[in-house]
Amino acid sequence: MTTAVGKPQQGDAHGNAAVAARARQVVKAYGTGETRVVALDHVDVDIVRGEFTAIMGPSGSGKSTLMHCLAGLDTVTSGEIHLADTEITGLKDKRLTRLRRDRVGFIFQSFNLLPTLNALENITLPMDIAGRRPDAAWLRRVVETVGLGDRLKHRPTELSGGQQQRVAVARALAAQPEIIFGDEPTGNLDSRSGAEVLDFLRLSVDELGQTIVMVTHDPVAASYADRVLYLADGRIVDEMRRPTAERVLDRMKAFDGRGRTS
Ligand SMILES: Nc1ncnc2c1ncn2[C@@H]1O[C@H](COP(=O)(O)OP(=O)(O)OP(=O)(O)O)[C@@H](O)[C@H]1O
Repeated sequence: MTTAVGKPQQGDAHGNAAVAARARQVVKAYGTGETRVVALDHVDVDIVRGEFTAIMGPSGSGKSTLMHCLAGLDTVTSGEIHLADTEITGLKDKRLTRLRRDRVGFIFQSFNLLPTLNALENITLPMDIAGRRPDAAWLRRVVETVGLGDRLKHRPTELSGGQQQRVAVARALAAQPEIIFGDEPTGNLDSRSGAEVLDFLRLSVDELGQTIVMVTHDPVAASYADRVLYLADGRIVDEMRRPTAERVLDRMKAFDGRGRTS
């Protein structure tokens, strides 16, 4: 398949991997005094451009909080978050909203498609609202990659859960965001539909050069990633490259309930 759409640059002239998002000494605390909860405890992380990163860890370890802070959906208590070269910590609401709209894509557990629009209309909706014209070659490529063929004219209720979530991923991809965040994107799907979506996410990284960060509890879902980050008690305690479901499961078993090695 030929296309005019190239992969984004993987690094600079010195071979350093380009960083899509960066957290430095990020602390996120909720509440005060005795009810204070430290959800993120001095987290440092680089999300590499063109990679698929999974975030894992026990319930309450800070996965969603980290994702929300990296995506500019939540403020930090201290520390810095950068999206490429832009420091987003400290941006005023209006600029942050615009930055999220123009540079970040989201995929949620519940697909959030509009029932009255067909699949293709759902894919282009955010760009229509933003008054942006989708790059035609890119949109064609995304639509080819989503692999829904003649179902693009179907409404969400006429699609399976896996197909609906693929539409939601295509919608996130259409605007060519620098980074896509997914919060348990396969959490509501059976294993076959989940595999469809994960295959598509993997393909969008390999073929379209997309950067993806996904929170998941599922070792099989994590095995589609290039890199798995493990959180425990608000800290990154481990990471794994080229994961397999078996290795991820073994690593999870080696941790006790709070994520520490037993
Ligand atoms: N709005 C909030 N107010 C108070 N505490 C919060 C708030 N949001 C999260 N927390 C706390 O911060 C910690 C981290 O929560 P977070 O949702 O990030 O964990 P998680 O790893 O995503 O959990 P899960 O896997 O259960 O979704 C938890 O102790 C949680 O109770």
